[in-house]
Amino acid sequence: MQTNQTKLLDGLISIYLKSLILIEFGVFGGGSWATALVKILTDNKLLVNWYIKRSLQAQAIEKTGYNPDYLNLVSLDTRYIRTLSNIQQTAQRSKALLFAVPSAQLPTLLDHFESDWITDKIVISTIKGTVGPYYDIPTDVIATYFSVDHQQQAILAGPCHAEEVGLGKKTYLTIASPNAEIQELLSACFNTNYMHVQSCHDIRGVSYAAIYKNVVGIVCGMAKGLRYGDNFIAVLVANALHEMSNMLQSIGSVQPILNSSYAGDLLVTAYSEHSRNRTFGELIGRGYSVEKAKRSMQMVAEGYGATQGLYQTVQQLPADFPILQAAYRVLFKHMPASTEFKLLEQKLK
Ligand SMILES: NC(=O)C1=CN([C@@H]2O[C@H](COP(=O)(O)OP(=O)(O)OC[C@H]3O[C@@H](n4cnc5c(N)ncnc54)[C@H](OP(=O)(O)O)[C@@H]3O)[C@@H](O)[C@H]2O)C=CC1
Ligand SMILES: O=C(CO)COP(=O)(O)O
Repeated sequence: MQTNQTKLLDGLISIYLKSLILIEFGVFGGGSWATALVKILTDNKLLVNWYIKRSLQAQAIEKTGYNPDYLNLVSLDTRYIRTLSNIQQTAQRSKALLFAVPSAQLPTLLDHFESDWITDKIVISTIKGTVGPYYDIPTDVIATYFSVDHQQQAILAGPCHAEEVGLGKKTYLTIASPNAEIQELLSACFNTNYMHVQSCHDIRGVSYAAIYKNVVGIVCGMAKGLRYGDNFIAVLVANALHEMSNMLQSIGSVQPILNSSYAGDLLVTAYSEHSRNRTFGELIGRGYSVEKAKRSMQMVAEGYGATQGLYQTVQQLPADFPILQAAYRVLFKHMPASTEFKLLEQKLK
């Protein structure tokens, strides 16, 4: 005899399976994170319409099953991939639209969309940066462009270096959305033996945490470049967690941050050799100019723009943000990193 609870569970599972069979993803962006996400979806036998702006790159993926320009050792199952160079077709063929471009390029991409291509879709942002002259979070920008509120949206976050995900190394992905149905559906789509998916409602808090952690990655890189040791970097990270907590509280997020969605992503960016933000910061710490450091990076370091965005955002807040302020002065006010770190030393606890 089935209890009401098991009947409900069976019902939910069957809704899941039905939606899984029908859902096609439209992925926008052909970089390292898009490639890793396409791998997850296609490992789960989900169809991906993949918009890649350079046709030669798209053709190479279709032909070889490898992205020649990003994560080029990761094998992709082309039976489930349709590469497209047309944004409209990609959007219209897909139920869920996933944005995986750098934050600076999001407006250019969105300019090519019509609102009615997006009204009945699930919109997912994987972008960990602020957008545009008002330093908005990506989901707010998408909401403004298309009059879709957060109920129709989700973000993907958590400690997820594409290089490791692409190799099938285990991690924990956070799906944040105020919409419980979207949470459940996306959890099923992204869950694999190497990807443990968890969900929460705090789309705004997780967004800000994911953006702020990139600034911390840069500052930890600077510390390394300046030859500070592991002890000092641990002090820096402990203070950064405090700063993150203050920032989230002031934007109304009251979730505990000591889990993978918030602190976990900060820690991996602070310590991982894969982190582009940390690499960028290390170059600055070693004496590179901002321009030279940017030129020497092949992939995006979102924390650079985010430093300016978050710096402006916290101006109105009562708390002090010494780590963010130090990053801002080095990256945007030409303060030598060594001088700024000497000042920062006085402020850390
Ligand atoms: N890499 C990672 O481990 C993770 C990254 N993220 C976030 O994902 C976002 C993307 O990062 P990532 O993939 O690493 O970046 P990459 O630098 O690896 O790649 C960026 C991609 O976006 C493409 N692109 C740029 N402009 C446009 C446009 N207007 N239309 C379509 N495509 C465009 C680029 O094309 P082209 O090559 O032609 O320039 C490139 O394929 C960032 O916000 C990042 O913080 C989140 C979690 C993990
Ligand atoms: O967001 C990321 C890991 O979760 C990627 O960080 P980087 O952009 O610094 O490589």
